[in-house]
Amino acid sequence: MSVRESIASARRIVVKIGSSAITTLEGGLELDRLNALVDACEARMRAGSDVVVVSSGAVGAGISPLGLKKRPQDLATKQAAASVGQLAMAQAWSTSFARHNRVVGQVLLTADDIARRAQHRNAQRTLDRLRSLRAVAVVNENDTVATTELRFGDNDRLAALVAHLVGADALVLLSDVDGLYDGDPRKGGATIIREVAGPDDLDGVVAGTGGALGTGGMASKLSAARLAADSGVPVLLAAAADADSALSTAAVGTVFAARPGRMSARKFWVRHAADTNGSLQLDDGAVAAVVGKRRSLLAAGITRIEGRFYGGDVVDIIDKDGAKVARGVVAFDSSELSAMLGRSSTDLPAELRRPVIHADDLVAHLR
Ligand SMILES: Nc1ncnc2c1ncn2[C@@H]1O[C@H](COP(=O)(O)OP(=O)(O)O)[C@@H](O)[C@H]1O
Ligand SMILES: N[C@@H](CCC(=O)OP(=O)(O)O)C(=O)O
Repeated sequence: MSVRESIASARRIVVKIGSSAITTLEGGLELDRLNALVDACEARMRAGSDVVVVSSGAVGAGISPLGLKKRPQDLATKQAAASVGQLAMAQAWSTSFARHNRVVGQVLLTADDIARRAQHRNAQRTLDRLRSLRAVAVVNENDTVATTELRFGDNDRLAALVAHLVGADALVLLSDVDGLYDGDPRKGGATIIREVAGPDDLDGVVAGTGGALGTGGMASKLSAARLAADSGVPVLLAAAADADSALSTAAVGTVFAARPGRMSARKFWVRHAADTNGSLQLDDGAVAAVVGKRRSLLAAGITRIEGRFYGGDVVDIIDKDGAKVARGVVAFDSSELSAMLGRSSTDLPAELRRPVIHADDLVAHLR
């Protein structure tokens, strides 16, 4: 099956709508465009798929109601605009889906919710229950509480994380551009790329900044597409104006092929979502065993530990030059581990003779 066929026939899809698709430069919502997007999502649901919407646009939708002249730059005003805009936007999604007798549930998430396993599971349950009750989840970042360092940075990444969270078979990113170009299309002379089979197809591609309404630009879409594809979810990047085709035949835009085999939920969480609480530095032999041969990490290969962590926390694994090479769930507290460094299993008391990080809990970084 081609990548486009797999997206066209996906049972469950996450559709991410960029600010540029539903807000105006003056700072309000484009209701006609939002209605058209809702119609395309509804058609896909009638054809038998589950659809989860990730909608940007809260900041954009709050600009004009607050009497602001342009998109705010400082965090506090952005958050104020988002709190006003989110209300208007959720109302607009709800009113629009009501035309099809469809109920909408608003789900606001922060990076912290995805990073902490309990919140992660809770969000998963809520989204699942909304689906079983035939309601459409409309997700956005919880802009009013997210602080600078807590922000996802952009909703493309949020959408990729949500795609994994809900077990989606495809992610559709709808923007104001009709696909990925090899350079910024606003500068002219750029050529559209129809299919990205793997990282090599991105060599030489220049991903520029976003438009006046958007946040992350093409760079954030590319990293989100890679994140999703790497976890086994194929991605379609297309213009919101082509939503009908994007959500039916997937015959428009750029597709990103998924790496075969879905990464387990635990490994995905370790790699992309969890905060790390410290790091373990390894000698070359241990790096080769852990990253190259996917073996469990033993205390003998650890040369240094940093940070304070507890068994069950996620830590970074760094090589002797300090480069991050992997992440994993550590089995010991940092206080226990400091006495075990460099010691072979036979030197350790019986109760400590287990891997510091089990191979199943270890994820090497992407190249
Ligand atoms: N290589 C590229 N290919 C396609 N679009 C690009 C590229 N580089 C920069 N862009 C710009 O990225 C913009 C989309 O990003 P953004 O404004 O953040 O959208 P959204 O609001 O949908 O998230 C497009 O309008 C486009 O001009
Ligand atoms: N949470 C923000 C979204 C920020 C964002 O990522 O915007 P975009 O680049 O348009 O997807 C909002 O609703 O305004």
